[in-house]
Amino acid sequence: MALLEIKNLTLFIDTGDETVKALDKVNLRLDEGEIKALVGESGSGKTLIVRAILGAIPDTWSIKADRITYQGKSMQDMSPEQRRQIMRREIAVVFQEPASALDPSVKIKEQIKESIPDEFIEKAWPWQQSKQREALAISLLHRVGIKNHGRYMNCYPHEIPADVCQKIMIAMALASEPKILIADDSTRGMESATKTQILRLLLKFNKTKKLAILFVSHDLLAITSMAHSMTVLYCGQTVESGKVKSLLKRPLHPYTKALLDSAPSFQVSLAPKSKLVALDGTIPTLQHLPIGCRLGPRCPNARKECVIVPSPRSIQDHLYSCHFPLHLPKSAKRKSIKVVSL
Ligand SMILES: Nc1ncnc2c1ncn2[C@@H]1O[C@H](COP(=O)(O)OP(=O)(O)OP(=O)(O)O)[C@@H](O)[C@H]1O
Repeated sequence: MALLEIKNLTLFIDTGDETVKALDKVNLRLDEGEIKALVGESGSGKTLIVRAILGAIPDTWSIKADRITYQGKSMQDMSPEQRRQIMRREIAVVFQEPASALDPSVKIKEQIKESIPDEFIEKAWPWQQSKQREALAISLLHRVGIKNHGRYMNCYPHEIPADVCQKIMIAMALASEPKILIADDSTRGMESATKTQILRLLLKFNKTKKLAILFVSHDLLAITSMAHSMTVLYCGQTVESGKVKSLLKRPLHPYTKALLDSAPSFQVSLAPKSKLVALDGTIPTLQHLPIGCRLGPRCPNARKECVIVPSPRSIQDHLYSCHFPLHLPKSAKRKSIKVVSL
């Protein structure tokens, strides 16, 4: 059973003038202890998926999905209180901007203490409980590699460097010992040494605590170094999903190939100063979406069939949504390919 599963998630946004389909039948699966990368260029809908999981949907948005489940239980059928409980204890999120996610008017010490669930505190007098919380807060900071806790505990968020704030956010996210950590572009804009440190930290928790991680990013290099599997999103549609190794070796969707070709680190035979390959055009706005496969107007392989949205297909556990996939093994071409229902 998947730990988290999304099947055919469609999200509509009412912009005032019209209703746009920002996510179109998106599929995502996260297994226990798995690190999954959710990649796609800016505006592809990664954060919208995270918001749909969290249930943080404004009134002007609406969602339709065959399934959004956590440990097999439908999150859509849960009461707001049940969903809040899961988000408080089982699924933690670290956002892009740590400084804005922390409360600017409250000292770090108080914010970390607050993030510790009451169940972790033994029954005692309030002052004793406060001491217990403080000890746990310090041990959380140590676990994320902040050894000199005394330097930061009494600070406000704006007095602390961004990378330390990010580690504090991770410490707070881990306080409830969640099963899933969603890192929404949490290393964006960081210099590479800091980024490596944060990624190592997450990897450590994945290995030692079997923490499943949904790592949202457009930094392919960082993500592929640590993720087991990857889901690629283009303009609100999932285009390909599978083990990182097989996607890197044999991308089936033209968009995944273009994404990899546009990153110098994946171009082994790239001559110095040679141009990187990129798709023509830019990602369309939600107000001007093409019908069918949304990559159509930019896709080098597009044909008339692409005006129909391709169904997800699979070769073993490698899923793709494309009428004219690349690199299909001969055996798969000969046999009819099994259309999976995710
Ligand atoms: N509150 C909103 N109202 C209207 N449109 C929105 C809103 N939030 C997001 N969108 C639109 O939904 C689309 C997907 O946005 P989203 O933030 O999920 O992209 P993303 O892949 O996370 O991008 P980035 O990597 O830059 O964070 C974009 O076209 C964006 O303009």
